Amino acid sequence: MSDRDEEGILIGLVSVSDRASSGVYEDKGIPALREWCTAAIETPVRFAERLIPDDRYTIEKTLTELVDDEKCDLVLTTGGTGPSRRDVTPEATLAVATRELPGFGEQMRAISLKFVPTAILSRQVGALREIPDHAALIINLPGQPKAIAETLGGLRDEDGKVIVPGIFAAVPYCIDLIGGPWVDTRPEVCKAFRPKSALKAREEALKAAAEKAVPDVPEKTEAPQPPEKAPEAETRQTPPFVDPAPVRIPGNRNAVPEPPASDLETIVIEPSDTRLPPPCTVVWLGGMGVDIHDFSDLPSEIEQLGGPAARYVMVNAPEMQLSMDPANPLRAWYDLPGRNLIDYEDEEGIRMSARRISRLIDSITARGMPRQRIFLAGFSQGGSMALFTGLREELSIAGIISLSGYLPLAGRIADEIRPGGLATPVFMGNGDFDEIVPIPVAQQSLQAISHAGAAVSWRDYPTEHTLSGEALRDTALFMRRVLGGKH
Ligand SMILES: Nc1ncnc2c1ncn2[C@@H]1O[C@H](COP(=O)(O)OP(=O)(O)OP(=O)(O)O)[C@@H](O)[C@H]1O
Ligand SMILES: Nc1nc2c(c(=O)[nH]1)N[C@H]1C(S)=C(S)[C@@H](COP(=O)(O)O)O[C@H]1N2
Repeated sequence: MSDRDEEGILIGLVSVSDRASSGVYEDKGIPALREWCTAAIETPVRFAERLIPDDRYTIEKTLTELVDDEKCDLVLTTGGTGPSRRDVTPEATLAVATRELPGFGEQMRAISLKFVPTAILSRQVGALREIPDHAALIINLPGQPKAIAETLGGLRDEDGKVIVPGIFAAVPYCIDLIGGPWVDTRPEVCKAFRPKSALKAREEALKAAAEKAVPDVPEKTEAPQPPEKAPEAETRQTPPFVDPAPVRIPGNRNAVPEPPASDLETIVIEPSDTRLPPPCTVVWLGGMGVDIHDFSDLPSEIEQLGGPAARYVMVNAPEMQLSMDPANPLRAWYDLPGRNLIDYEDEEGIRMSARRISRLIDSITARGMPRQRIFLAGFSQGGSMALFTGLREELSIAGIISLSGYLPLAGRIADEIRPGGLATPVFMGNGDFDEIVPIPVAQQSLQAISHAGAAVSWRDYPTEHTLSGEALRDTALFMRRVLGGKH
């Protein structure tokens, strides 16, 4: 038995209810979750509990904290899965998830339909959140306190025979597979199912551990012992995010000059392990007035936060004269001639920069990286150019990422979006207190992009105009999600 097995499973219990969290009524969600789990789980179990309102940002933050900081193995939410406007638990769950497990939602609706016809109104999901050193299963349950036992435990007839198995029957094996502790259940409450091979491997692991713990009484004269056997592989499988190669070469992050490929100034930062070709390339566009050399730590930060081991082509904006201070040329993708970002826009400058960036993507493709594995990303004006350029590409790329950016010439996108833009997933992350790209401007961009038909996901953070750790973490997860969790 490993230390993790001895500590037992850590379960996050989250009750999402406007009224219970504001004291209008007493919360029955967490007590019902705790009671059911305590009755059902035989192995050690610990809980981390949160009562929060139906607010998407709070739900996402709570889920990431429970998984990333508290290291919960399983998070059960209750409430906020229905069709009311305030019901956003599934959206928040998917926003922080790396992969969905659709079977959980399907089975819960099937079970609930045996109890109430309104079961189909619940949009509940099951999903994994995987970070480099940990993973958790997150499951949404409906808000009705009685629905908790119904969906987790299923339906039995009068003799106690299971008619429809509850979803918890599949949870212990799922926890095994994502690297969590071994969980045994009490069959009278919920009979967990594991394939025979998993049970056998567990039995052998326990036997080996017991033999190691109680060694045979040593003989006085002993033949030389064979070298001690490495502990049996436990039934718990590989941890999440297996890197393409088993050993990493640290510190191999020297910026090397990009061979001339376009007229833009670039530096290339290779992933820390250079033995395998990188699975994708991120074209990272610098912002206004910054030198991309100052951001050379960014790729490793994103990789450490769970991003793929990508090659980064960091691109400096060209130097230009700006209306605001013509005497001092500055790095910028376009001029800002108006009183604010959008009342008067430098259309010519924006379009010229987009052409240069598009040519750079072509040159990367020409050197062997498929477009489906190229991300176009950037911060501030760089993010804005990523949106403007990526949405106008004829052929799709892996994804577009704009942090603290907005869409220039937003009114034109519906007419100018190209098939590639329509097929490319977009992520926008903006600060609520950003004074340079105010949140209403970013939200108008979001609306314009989504009305134009592109698939855009959005997050806002309680920050100013800055590259926050949370935004980088979401960037890492977006890339993983888009690549399909393969890297
Ligand atoms: N945490 C809770 N504690 C007690 N009862 C709850 C809780 N959550 C929901 N309920 C009950 O289940 C019903 C349906 O749940 P639902 O999640 O749709 O709540 P709601 O109408 O969105 O309101 P709220 O989010 O304020 O709980 C509620 O009207 C309430 O009677
Ligand atoms: N087992 C079970 N599932 C259920 C219910 C229930 O009472 N029991 N209520 C349904 C109803 S009425 C709604 S609106 C949805 C969404 O509930 P939520 O918004 O409280 O999450 O869950 C459905 N699923």
